[in-house]
Amino acid sequence: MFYLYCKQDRQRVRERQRDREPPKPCPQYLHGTSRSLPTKISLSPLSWRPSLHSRAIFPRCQKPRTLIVVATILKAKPTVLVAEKLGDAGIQLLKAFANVDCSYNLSPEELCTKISLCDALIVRSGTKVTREVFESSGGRVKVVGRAGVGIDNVDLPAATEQGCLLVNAPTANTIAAAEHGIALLTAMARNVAQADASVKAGKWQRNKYVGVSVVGKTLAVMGFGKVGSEVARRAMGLGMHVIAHDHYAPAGRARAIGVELVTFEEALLTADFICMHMPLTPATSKMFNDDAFSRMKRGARIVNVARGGVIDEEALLRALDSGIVAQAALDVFREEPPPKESKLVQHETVTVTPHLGASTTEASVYAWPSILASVLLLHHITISNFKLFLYILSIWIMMVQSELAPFVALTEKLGRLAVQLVAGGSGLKFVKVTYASARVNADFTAKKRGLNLTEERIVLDGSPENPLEFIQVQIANVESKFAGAISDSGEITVEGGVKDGKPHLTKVGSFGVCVSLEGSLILCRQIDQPGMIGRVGSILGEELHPGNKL
Ligand SMILES: O=C(O)[C@H](O)COP(=O)(O)O
Repeated sequence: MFYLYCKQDRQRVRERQRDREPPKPCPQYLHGTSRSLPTKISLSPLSWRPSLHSRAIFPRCQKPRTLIVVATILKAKPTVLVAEKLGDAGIQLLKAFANVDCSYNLSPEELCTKISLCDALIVRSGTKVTREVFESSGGRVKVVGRAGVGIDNVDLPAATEQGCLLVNAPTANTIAAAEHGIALLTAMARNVAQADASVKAGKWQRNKYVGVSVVGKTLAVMGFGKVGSEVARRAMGLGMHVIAHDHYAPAGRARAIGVELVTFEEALLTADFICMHMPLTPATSKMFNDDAFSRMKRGARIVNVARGGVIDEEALLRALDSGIVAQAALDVFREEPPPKESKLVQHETVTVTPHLGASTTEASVYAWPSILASVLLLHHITISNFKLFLYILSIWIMMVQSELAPFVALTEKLGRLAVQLVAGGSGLKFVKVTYASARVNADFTAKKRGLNLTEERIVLDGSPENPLEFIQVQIANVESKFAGAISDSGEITVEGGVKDGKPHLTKVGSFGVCVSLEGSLILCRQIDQPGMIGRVGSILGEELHPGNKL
């Protein structure tokens, strides 16, 4: 049996809105068979928005631009634990598909107990989904739906080990977070929160709360992804000069918005205002530390609506006390909620909010399609003829971004080539992958196979057009059946890049080459003498078409 919501629902949706009926799937679609599914329907990230059906429930959300279809083969209803408060309308919709247990503010122990009875878990950023949680589920929980962007509160390796998918809602909060960033920036510049508290305390201190203007000031956007770009657009509307720092941001997108991509150093040196919009990863953890503050333009102002962990909070306190940083506006903290006696929170020049970046009525609506999708995944969706783009972050991470697609192919081909160069029986123990950017989490699979995998990132300055300049794969402590593949440092080395959107091999051992990695590839070494290439071509031609002399 499947549920199908599509354009034809429009009339029923209107009727239901008018009659205020509770939302429910249209009966005429309840008993279809997979054969009655239309064949020419595609799902794209753009259409992955509130459907016409959900519009009935969320009448104020934007008009869907594209027909949206959700189809699934249904088995028994799964049990879904919703561990943090989300919009009621979405919960009602979820109840059409699942037994829903809304239990908020669970202690870690309570969560571990409940999880063993659930097939899916839905959380925001406040619930720590730890290894213990996954282990307590005994393999039952198959999907964790993160109703938001950040996934740093979920133990991704533990999820992967337990065969559990992690699905987030990467675009749901974009506008909400960007608007909150701008709200904090302007409120900070004009001492809104401090002045408000002062008036409410019966004071009238007009001289004390003289602010600074933002027009003509330089704003450095740290992390130029979806939220960073939206902040940049809005700040430009306020008359600010906007620069951005992000190793992975496509230069073309920045140019199109009118933003200059700069180095970290340049951002620190020149910015009057700095706002954070990067995820918390090992690379960004405490990116703003004593060293970074010491290189900052004196009197800079900082806004953080990303994650508390990107700033070393003790270092920020020192920078505020010494006047290097004039003001800070913080929506996020290393520990949430922060301790009551936190000197940072209580600091006169600091404006704080309790992680409200995504907290708008609209954002909670936009998160639901992804969450519902995560529950539908429990039913092993069978959608032939449908392209399903979901943000599935574990098992094999596939960020569906066309600019990265050739690099995924390149990585696979380089890996295959390197392994084929190993002489039989010499075993594979040490592999090193070098790249200038990384979005693929391969280490878990490598560990399972007993491989010692080292990754090296080479961070490039400037704004490369390519998201990655090159990827290099090295296999150490093995012999090769192709002596030329051994580099000067003694490892089998292959290197490649993407040219004109296609994966290319650029190095084998210490030989520079330029070979497209499409189709089959034969590596052979030859003595440089006339007629060799023709001879090899004839042998191959003879093998392909026996009897036909080329
Ligand atoms: O990562 C996010 O999406 C934001 O930080 C919001 O988190 P929240 O869902 O806990 O509000």
